[in-house]
Amino acid sequence: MDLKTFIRDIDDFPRQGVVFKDITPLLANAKAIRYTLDKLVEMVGVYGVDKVVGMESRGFFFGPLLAQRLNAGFVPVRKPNKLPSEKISQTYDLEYGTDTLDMHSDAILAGEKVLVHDDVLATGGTARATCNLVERLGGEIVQCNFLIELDFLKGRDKLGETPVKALLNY
Ligand SMILES: O=P(O)(O)OC[C@H]1O[C@H](OP(=O)(O)OP(=O)(O)O)[C@H](O)[C@@H]1O
Ligand SMILES: Nc1ncnc2[nH]cnc12
Repeated sequence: MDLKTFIRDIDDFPRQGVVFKDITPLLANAKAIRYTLDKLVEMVGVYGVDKVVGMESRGFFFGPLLAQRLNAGFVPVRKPNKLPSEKISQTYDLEYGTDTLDMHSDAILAGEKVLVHDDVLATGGTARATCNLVERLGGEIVQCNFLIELDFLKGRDKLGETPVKALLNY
């Protein structure tokens, strides 16, 4: 199955000059969802993952499905002021200004093996901040796993030694 046929380019969204990779056609197709999940699981290739960490909001589409297939728990990383219990926060740079992501303080136990999952790796700011949150709680990141990587933005350069894998490259 050619998954790229289920990904739609939207010019100038959310702002002028950005080509947005829209995965909603993929999400609308049962066979494409199943195929994507099978391929994401295959790509992990690591045993003993304890937690899958997914970033709000598009990391929530496949993150919990992936966790279920890996027999792991799922941990949401959320935008500010959404998590109700004790949390840690990480601020990171955007193209203009900064943003913050939160994770519950008890979401990862020291020594747990963690798979970080999101739909798109672009500049890598979101993934870098998420890895920092996991590492601050003592988690061991076994892989950063994406549906799509935008190669020209060189996001993987921000992730250092961490193994980075993507199903589709543009
Ligand atoms: O590599 P980066 O440059 O950090 O960009 C990647 C992030 O951007 C998108 O999320 P967005 O902030 O648009 O939020 P959404 O998932 O709620 O749409 C995408 O889902 C990633 O989380
Ligand atoms: N071009 C893009 N398409 C979809 N999601 C993104 N997140 C960051 N850049 C993106």
